[in-house]
Amino acid sequence: MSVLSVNNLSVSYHDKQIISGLNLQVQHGEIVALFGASGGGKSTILKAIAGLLDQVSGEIHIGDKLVLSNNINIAAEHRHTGLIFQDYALFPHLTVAENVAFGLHQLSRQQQQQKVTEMLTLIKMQEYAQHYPHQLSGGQQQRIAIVRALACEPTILLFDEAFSNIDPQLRFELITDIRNLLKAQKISALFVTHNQDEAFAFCDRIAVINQGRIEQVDTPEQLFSAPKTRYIAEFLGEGLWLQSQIQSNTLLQTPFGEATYSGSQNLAEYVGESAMIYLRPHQFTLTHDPHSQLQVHNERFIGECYESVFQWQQQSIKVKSAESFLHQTVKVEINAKISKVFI
Ligand SMILES: Nc1ncnc2c1ncn2[C@@H]1O[C@H](COP(=O)(O)OP(=O)(O)OP(=O)(O)O)[C@@H](O)[C@H]1O
Repeated sequence: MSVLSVNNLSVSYHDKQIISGLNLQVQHGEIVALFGASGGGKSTILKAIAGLLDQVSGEIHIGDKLVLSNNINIAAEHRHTGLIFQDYALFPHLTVAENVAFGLHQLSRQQQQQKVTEMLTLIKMQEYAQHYPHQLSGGQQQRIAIVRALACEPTILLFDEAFSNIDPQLRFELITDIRNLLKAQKISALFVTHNQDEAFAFCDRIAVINQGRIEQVDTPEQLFSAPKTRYIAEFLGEGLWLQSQIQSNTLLQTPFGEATYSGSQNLAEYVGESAMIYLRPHQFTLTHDPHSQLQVHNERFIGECYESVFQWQQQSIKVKSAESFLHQTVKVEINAKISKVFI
């Protein structure tokens, strides 16, 4: 069941169209990212869903409620979304407990207290109830902002770059905790980010936004191994385009030997044709070969491995390996199954 359904959404600023004809679904309990380069329109889509923009058309359902159509435009405060921004947005003059209780005026005082305790227990911060925001770390403040939004029982949480102000060392701990919390409570979320690691760590599916359009919506694994477009392949990390020849439905001939194809496209009808493949540094294997013309001329140790660089046909090729190959001549092989070819 969809908790969020966006159909044919268009958004303009001062009559300049930024988003046109966008469709997106978020299922019950699902966490979806709007991920893409700066200026692509991610925040605009989120704000349109939240009801914060004027020049918007299309249809939006949140839960079973139609909040936007030709003749309906429900105000932001009646859309049952919980918004979480980068800057925590806690009220500085209110305690943690008062912040969490802020949207709960319809409840009795006792019910409010119960709800606050329940929310702070979820994030193991009961002992901070009487603290003020300035007495908390950035990560703690963001946890409070998230349970403050959750306390109002929104149909969906909308996160706008919500983790980018958190110290990187603590960020992934926070992301894991919040993901576990949302999964345990079966809460749906839409998460705007330009950070690939955050999108991959937090989300079930990722919508890649490029210039106001969705290029692909898929699981992180599918996006990474079978990007639909060259833009996505390159956007998800550096690599090398190699021209190869289709030998059979499962075999490609590349400049670095044979490679197995395991994607979903039937290549049988393209045998003999050439296709481009995109390989990332960890998908090559180097071995020392005294007879090879290829020599590693540059190398750096990056912690979990070495990054070795050699020249091939006027291109610098980067390979990640467990051992050092600096100044050695090397044989290069492809160690990965290819899931996507661009014909
Ligand atoms: N209030 C506004 N008035 C006019 N143009 C705007 C406004 N807000 C955003 N834009 C423009 O709309 C486009 C999309 O912006 P948006 O902030 O949605 O992108 P984004 O993908 O979220 O980028 P970022 O990651 O940098 O936040 C950009 O070209 C931006 O300059």
